[in-house]
Amino acid sequence: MTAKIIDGVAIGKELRGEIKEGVSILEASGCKPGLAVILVGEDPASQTYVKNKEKSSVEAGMKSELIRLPATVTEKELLSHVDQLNKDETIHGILVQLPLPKHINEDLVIQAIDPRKDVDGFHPQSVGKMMIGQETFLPCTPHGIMEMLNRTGVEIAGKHAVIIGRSNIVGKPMGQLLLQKDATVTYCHSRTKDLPSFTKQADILIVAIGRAKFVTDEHIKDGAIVIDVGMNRDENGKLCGDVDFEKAKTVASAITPVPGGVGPMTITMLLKNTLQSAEMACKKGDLQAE
Ligand SMILES: NC(=O)C1=CN([C@@H]2O[C@H](COP(=O)(O)OP(=O)(O)OC[C@H]3O[C@@H](n4cnc5c(N)ncnc54)[C@H](OP(=O)(O)O)[C@@H]3O)[C@@H](O)[C@H]2O)C=CC1
Ligand SMILES: Nc1nc(=O)c2c([nH]1)NC[C@@H]1CN(c3ccc(C(=O)N[C@@H](CCC(=O)O)C(=O)O)cc3)C=[N+]21
Ligand SMILES: [Mg+2]
Repeated sequence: MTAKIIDGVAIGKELRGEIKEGVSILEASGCKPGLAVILVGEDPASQTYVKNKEKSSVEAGMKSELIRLPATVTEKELLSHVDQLNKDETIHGILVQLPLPKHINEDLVIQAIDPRKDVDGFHPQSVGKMMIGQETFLPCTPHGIMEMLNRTGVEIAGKHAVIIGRSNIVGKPMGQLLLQKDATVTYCHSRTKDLPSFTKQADILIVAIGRAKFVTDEHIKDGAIVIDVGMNRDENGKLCGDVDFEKAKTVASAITPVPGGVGPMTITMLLKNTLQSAEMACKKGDLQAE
């Protein structure tokens, strides 16, 4: 078997068309959506993501603000930037690029973001609402993956979804969203014993580990759908996922490539959340004016 390639660039483009339309409608009513990104330090991978985000938000017609802070910034200074953005009416989405330097308490910074501007969906209020199925901003990577599965026509109800990875930003919320669509969900992680015995059962396998080409055909059931979240460099410095694509595509029925799979969808959902935030803020402004 040779797997069908799930094209995150194409699906993302389709969605971005819809987002761009939403932005221009909103702008016509005098409300331009604004996204602010705070980048602490000089990590080269972060620089690329942030550049991609900036480019995409400008392309969608949004205002984009980038705040670069040195790795030596104090927690207090960082919090004061967040506070300023919370108060800034031209900003509807705030993203603090993670991870932060060790001397800064990440939880504290995330909690400082106004939940109405939490377009990453990382604030405890957003996470709590997601868990109980209330409407809220959903974390962009899992949300983007759901959208990809949807637009590829993958049925989720009754399927066994196995997730490798349990981070707060990818693995954990991914399982929750799949559960809400009636999948049977299994989480695997670094303490899982006999990983292939679990992953071999997956109809849908989501891989979010952070190790280059870790998952091979030996982990995958014939005909499974494989979603590769990983962003790594291989031995030649080339961008690659957590899945060994060449091996996996011989057994999977569909697979996402890296680059060109999950990454572009993550950015697309960030724009979608920012548009939604602006729509809510501007509607509220109208009501107050009446
Ligand atoms: N494309 C995109 O949009 C995005 C890509 N990424 C990429 O996805 C990857 C994962 O990111 P993130 O979730 O933040 O990473 P984390 O490092 O926070 O989490 C990694 C998870 O993988 C588990 N793990 C590590 N080693 C193994 C192993 N040998 N076997 C099984 N499980 C293992 C860890 O287990 P334990 O909990 O026990 O430590 C942990 O739960 C990275 O490559 C990152 O760059 C991340 C966000 C967005
Ligand atoms: N607060 C916060 N929110 C995040 O959403 C967040 C974060 N911190 N920290 C880092 C991770 C990683 N992440 C990616 C986003 C886009 C691509 C992406 O666009 N990838 C493209 C191209 C990548 C390239 O060419 O370098 C692709 O896969 O095709 C990748 C990774 C968001 N993250
Ligand atoms: Mg820290």
